[in-house]
Amino acid sequence: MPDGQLIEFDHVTKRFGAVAAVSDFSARVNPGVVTGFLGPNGAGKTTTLRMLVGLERPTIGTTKIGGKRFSELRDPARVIGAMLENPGFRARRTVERHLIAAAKANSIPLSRVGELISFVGLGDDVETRIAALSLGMRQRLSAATALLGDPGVLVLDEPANGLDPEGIRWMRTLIRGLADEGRTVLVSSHVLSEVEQTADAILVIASGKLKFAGTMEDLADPTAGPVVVDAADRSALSKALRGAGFEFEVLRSGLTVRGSDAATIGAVTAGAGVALTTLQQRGPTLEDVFLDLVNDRHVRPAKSVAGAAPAAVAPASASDADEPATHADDATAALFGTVEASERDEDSIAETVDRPTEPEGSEGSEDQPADEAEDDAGSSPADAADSDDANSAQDGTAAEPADTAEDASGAGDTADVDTAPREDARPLPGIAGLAAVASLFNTPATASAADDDADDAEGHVDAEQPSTDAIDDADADAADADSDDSDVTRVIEVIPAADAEPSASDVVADVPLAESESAGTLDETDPTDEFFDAFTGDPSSEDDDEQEPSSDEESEDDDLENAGSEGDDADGDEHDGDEPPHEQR
Ligand SMILES: Nc1ncnc2c1ncn2[C@@H]1O[C@H](COP(=O)(O)OP(=O)(O)OP(=O)(O)O)[C@@H](O)[C@H]1O
Repeated sequence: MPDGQLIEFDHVTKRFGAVAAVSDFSARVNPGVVTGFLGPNGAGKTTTLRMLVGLERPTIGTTKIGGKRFSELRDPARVIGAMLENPGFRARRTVERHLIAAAKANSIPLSRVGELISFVGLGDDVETRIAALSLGMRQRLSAATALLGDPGVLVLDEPANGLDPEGIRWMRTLIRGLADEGRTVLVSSHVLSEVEQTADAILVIASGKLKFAGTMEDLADPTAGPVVVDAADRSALSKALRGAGFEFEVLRSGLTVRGSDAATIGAVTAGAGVALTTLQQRGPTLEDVFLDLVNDRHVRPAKSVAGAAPAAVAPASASDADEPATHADDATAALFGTVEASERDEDSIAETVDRPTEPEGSEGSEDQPADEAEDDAGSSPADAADSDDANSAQDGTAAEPADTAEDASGAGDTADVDTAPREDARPLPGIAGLAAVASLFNTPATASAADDDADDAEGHVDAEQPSTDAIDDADADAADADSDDSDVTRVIEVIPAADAEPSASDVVADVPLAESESAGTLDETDPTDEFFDAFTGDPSSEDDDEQEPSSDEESEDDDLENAGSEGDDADGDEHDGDEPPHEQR
């Protein structure tokens, strides 16, 4: 079981020019609980989370995961996974290829790709281009990517966005399960009711400032609401309350007194000899409390609870902001930027990636086209068992992943999907019995060279593979390659990679979208593309069906490689130099 890690925000401020997106934000988020991160639109939630995962550098202050800054994490994908807004998906890339690229970039066994696809309920969309995915399906893909490294810390930014009710329930179950396993789970939302459903602890942020840190119970203190009191003789009751200095509203249900409690009101009215017909302490609605908090009408001191202890963290030094970005850049590069896959590599992987519905022995057939492999997977018993779910998914109704996985498990051919030796067998994230994805959590946190070799033998890509292979080996089809799909290392959606490499599978996968598909769903102004472009500094790399691929992919690669190390201060951040890149808004 991966260890949950303490998340610490230590007097974090982030300014974008004149805009203080986050101001002196300090909080702790503990493992083993779901911590809701609640705030209205523009409150600073996303910026805070992006700082945590190294996408933004605090102007002042520090963020740490298990006592380390993101930039200090040796293997960040195995420590923290994130679903953030605008995940930087490549619109023309397929579901499977996206996850393959993510796995490759992070030296994660490719067996996890198929497992996670099944786990998140995208088993029928392996070959679907991301452009053709619904928002909810993209959220599921985001979740799969975040879980790829089996991290002990999960950061989820508005994870319910776009999900249908079934998907929301699935997401809630996943979130709860991840926390129950001891992981640290920080979930942002601007919807109070959503946080209310899942969170144990809560941080409320508004205008970039922490407004509350505590438990849900603390937030909705039942004694903090009004007292409703009534009597047959309302006149006498009113007189008694006024005499005691209370103000009240007269409602049909009675007199509503704020700022006191039932015991006090009862004593006052008893002392005045008024016989009450109603004496009721009403708790405030969470909605009321939240609105009061964010509007500074109801300020509770942020206190240390399961998740948050702002007072317990030492003030951060302003000099933190001046720290060279080498650490962050190195870490980002390690996570996203150093894997360079050749065409041959990616082709091979595309064909041999484990699918939970495929017997282990069926993988690795180099002669088997990816499509055939997909067909085979689709005809497996588990898929047959899931045919109803599959149909519903095709109809736009997401299949219940848990059911799917359980069915797959029941089919008897999925629990052994990854029979490669593992050091231990970890349970699935939050949903007991999902044996089909058990191997997801089996990989040691640090892969040895021997492991890497083994991965390669299975069709996995060596993270150190020279990128020039892809260029040198490109055949004539490479001319059709989608330049946008070249970023095989831009894989974990929360942090676009610095490096990129065209691959043959890019070429293979770049068959034109069906008319309806391209016309209906491929959004050339997809914000994820803008996100990508903000990182690369190369707007010409937009996914664009109309756009001819660059004939000079090598130079594009150079651009992509350089992009990750270039400061990007287009937003006017106050710190300078090695600012990690971030999206433009
Ligand atoms: N890259 C940027 N450049 C300039 N301003 C930014 C940038 N990113 C965020 N901001 C600003 O910082 C503030 C906080 O934005 P942020 O996205 O963090 O809020 P949020 O709570 O996540 O909002 P939402 O719920 O709408 O996603 C906003 O005023 C936003 O416009």
